[in-house]
Amino acid sequence: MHPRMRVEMDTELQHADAYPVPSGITMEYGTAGFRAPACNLPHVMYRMGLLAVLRARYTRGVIGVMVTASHNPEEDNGVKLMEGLGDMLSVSWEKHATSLASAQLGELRTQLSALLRDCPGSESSSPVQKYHVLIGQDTRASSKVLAQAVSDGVTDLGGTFKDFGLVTTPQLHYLVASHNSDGLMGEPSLDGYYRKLSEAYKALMAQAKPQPKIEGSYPLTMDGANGVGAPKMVELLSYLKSSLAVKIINNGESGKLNHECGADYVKIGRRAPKGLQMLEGRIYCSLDGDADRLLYYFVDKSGTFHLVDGDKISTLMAIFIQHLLKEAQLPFQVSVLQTAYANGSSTRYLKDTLQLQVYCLPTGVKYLHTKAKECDIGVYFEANGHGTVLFGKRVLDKVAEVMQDSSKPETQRAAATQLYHTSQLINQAVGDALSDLLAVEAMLSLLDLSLPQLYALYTDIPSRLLKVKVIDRQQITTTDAERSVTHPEGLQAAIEERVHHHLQARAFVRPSGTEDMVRVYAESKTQESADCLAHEVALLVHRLAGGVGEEPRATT
Ligand SMILES: CC(=O)N[C@H]1[C@@H](OP(=O)(O)O)O[C@H](CO)[C@@H](O)[C@@H]1O
Ligand SMILES: [Mg+2]
Repeated sequence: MHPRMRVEMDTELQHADAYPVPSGITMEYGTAGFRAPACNLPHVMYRMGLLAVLRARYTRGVIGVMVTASHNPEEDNGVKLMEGLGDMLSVSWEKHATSLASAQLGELRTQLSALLRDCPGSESSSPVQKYHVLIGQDTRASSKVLAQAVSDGVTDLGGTFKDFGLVTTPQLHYLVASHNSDGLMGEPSLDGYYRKLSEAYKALMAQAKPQPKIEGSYPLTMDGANGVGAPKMVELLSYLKSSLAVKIINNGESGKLNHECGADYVKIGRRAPKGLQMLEGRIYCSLDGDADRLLYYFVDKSGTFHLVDGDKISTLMAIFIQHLLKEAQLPFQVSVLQTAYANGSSTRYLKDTLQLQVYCLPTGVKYLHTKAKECDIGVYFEANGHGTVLFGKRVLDKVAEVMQDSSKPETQRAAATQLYHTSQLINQAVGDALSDLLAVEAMLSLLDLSLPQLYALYTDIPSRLLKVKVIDRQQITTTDAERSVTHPEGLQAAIEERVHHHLQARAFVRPSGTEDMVRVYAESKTQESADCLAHEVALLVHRLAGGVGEEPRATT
């Protein structure tokens, strides 16, 4: 056995001294791991390197460590861990991540020993384990040094790692999944990722009607948020050759990451990235800084901006799959998983018009992904554009059976074949903007549906999202998938009383898992009424839940 394979009280942590905990800094492993100003993170990264080795030994598989702060400003950074078939770090280990992240130098060994005691098996590796940890990073200036801190942590516990350098977050999820499934999910390399996606896309598009080409122009323009998604899209396009043309803007060559561009900017402001002159008849989309969110948009004749958000993308995917299941005569259920932020119109359309099973879950992909795994086919998207479609094994087995059954009619087999390619195209590990982009393009073509037609399937109820700063946001607790407040007392009744004053309205509040804020969401019949309700609820939060500073002002 390697001399440092065992972690005991006397394990030498060679690099620990280089990563002291800055005074006054404590952090919690939240909805998307740790996020903070980059200068406050080296010690967290080193400790997550240590934790990843223990988790890798415990699970007998590789763990992914992604250095990114997604759509946050360039000055921030963050880290999230992934495992198994690309899933987020198990919720049961989040508490270990939180306590280790703040462990002072003197406490580190004690904490590691306690973890070993509580999680037997984490002290030694599986004999076949090639790597314990796969590391990836986004394009932030701070990412390189922080990724180095992760690898210092890994080697200090005698672990091995492979650093993939610049990758999108979903690419690292894919790499973890493919390593841990012995290649069943695809070849464990970026080349394997691009081949899998491009082959599935080309196979699907082989059945689509050829689109009219506009000479010298691109039907699709992609805003890369000046992040890692832009260079990775260039790589993907080289595999797709002439089967997809995309013009990439905000590719990171000059602009600042997520600054006045990217999916978050577009979603919150319901406007185009700065500097983009939109033309009628063209299609646009935006990624976020680590390329796990995707939104589409266009302008109509009058120049009005229209957003096709995560709710509408999930509607498209559900329609497409429901249609193929019918053609293939496969009696499986499509379920759509949403959070409370999904627009009420989308929920109604999915339930009443498409007759689909719809679930509402707490915010955070980990909840949606876990539920989706229980479904035959689980389509999940957050309104902000993060999502994917999971196909259950039972479904895939049946799809394969129909595809190969020459006694079945050609249309039935063709539909099963398309379902198979769709399952290969859509990232099964996590929401992936690049994979979702190809899926949206293929589905629109195959359904012969334009983006404005998708947009017009239902009309969004006007909504407003606000933030309120309070002394301690954890004092606010919620139930019913975060749609109802249980504490502080009186807040829920006061919100309901306000909601009754507005037509077709709903509102809820919850503490953010990624920012020190309470989020307020309201929907109502008119934009004016939604804005007014959101403001009224924000005032209630400020008054009843310990608001900091001045009372929130009306937004209009
Ligand atoms: C309203 C909203 O968009 N919330 C986002 C945001 O979470 P909060 O817990 O609301 O801060 O960041 C999460 C991670 O990216 C994402 O999963 C979630 O959808
Ligand atoms: Mg992201």
